[in-house]
Amino acid sequence: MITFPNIKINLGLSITEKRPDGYHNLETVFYPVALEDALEIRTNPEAQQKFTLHQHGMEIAGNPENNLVVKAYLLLDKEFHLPPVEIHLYKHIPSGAGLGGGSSDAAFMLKLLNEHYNLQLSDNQLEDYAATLGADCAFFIKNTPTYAEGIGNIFSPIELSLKGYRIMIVKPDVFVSTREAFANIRPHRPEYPVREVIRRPVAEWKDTLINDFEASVFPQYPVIGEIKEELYHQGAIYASMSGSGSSVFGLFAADTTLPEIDWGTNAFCFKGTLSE
Ligand SMILES: C[C@@](CO)(OP(=O)(O)O)[C@H](O)COP(=O)(O)OP(=O)(O)OC[C@H]1O[C@@H](n2ccc(N)nc2=O)[C@H](O)[C@@H]1O
Ligand SMILES: Nc1ncnc2c1ncn2[C@@H]1O[C@H](COP(=O)(O)OP(=O)(O)O)[C@@H](O)[C@H]1O
Repeated sequence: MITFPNIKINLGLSITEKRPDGYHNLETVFYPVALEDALEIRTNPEAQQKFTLHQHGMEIAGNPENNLVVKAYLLLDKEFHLPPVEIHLYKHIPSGAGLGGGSSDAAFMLKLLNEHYNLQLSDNQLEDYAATLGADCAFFIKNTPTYAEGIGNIFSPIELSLKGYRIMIVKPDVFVSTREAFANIRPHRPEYPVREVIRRPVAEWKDTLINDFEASVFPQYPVIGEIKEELYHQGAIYASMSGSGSSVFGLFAADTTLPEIDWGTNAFCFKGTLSE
């Protein structure tokens, strides 16, 4: 059985306070975008070991045991004693990009196992499992535009459709660690709350829908800020870094032909159209 884990982008990201447990409270809107990995599982009753992970496409650092799809499998295996599986993961989503690729793989693995082995878990139960795997992982269970607060795990649905907008996502050859990005931030209440700005027309977002990580990440990696400037220069209606970086997205009007640009050595570029 095969599934296609997609990415999210963050529309606004305010880091509002540091919590006693070291994590940070934040406010953001997660919006799904159809840049996808491919994830397949096959039961292998003959296998000696519980899982075998076959990775394809872009490389991910770390051992198979640290891969979030394996963690998701082991989490449900503990509860449901699943049969041994062969896992094929084709990585197309860049890592360390603020696009939630690893979290998405994990959430889609939970959904895949639930369906394939008829575990009868509800979306709410799947979200609870997902939340133990990563702060933004639970978003990918319902995978619809969502306002998130708490550590990024308390959700309310929002009325927001960007259907038809063209999107361009650019990730330079720079890896930003989420943990480090948080460590460099001074949390504060936003001047313009994300939840309010998002109700305004996209054309008004430029100076009010803010990703707090930009202020600390851009000085450290100027190339990321330059990409954002270039996206505006190319006609983006709104552009922002996603999550803790290093990718930047630009939203363009529906009829735009997206420009061909050389973003530098080993840069990643995705062009698509938003749905929802
Ligand atoms: C901040 C966001 C915005 O979307 O960044 P991106 O990962 O998308 O860039 C996400 O919520 C991230 O979610 P996720 O990537 O799942 O975070 P985790 O793996 O749980 O945490 C990585 C590290 O980030 C820090 N962390 C994460 C989330 C949070 N609300 N407060 C934190 O301080 C912690 O130091 C933690 O050890
Ligand atoms: N299936 C996976 N895909 C991508 N990264 C993974 C996966 N499993 C574990 N990781 C680890 O998770 C980290 C964060 O990856 P990812 O979620 O893609 O980025 P981001 O937090 O920037 O959205 C990577 O450094 C990688 O080592």
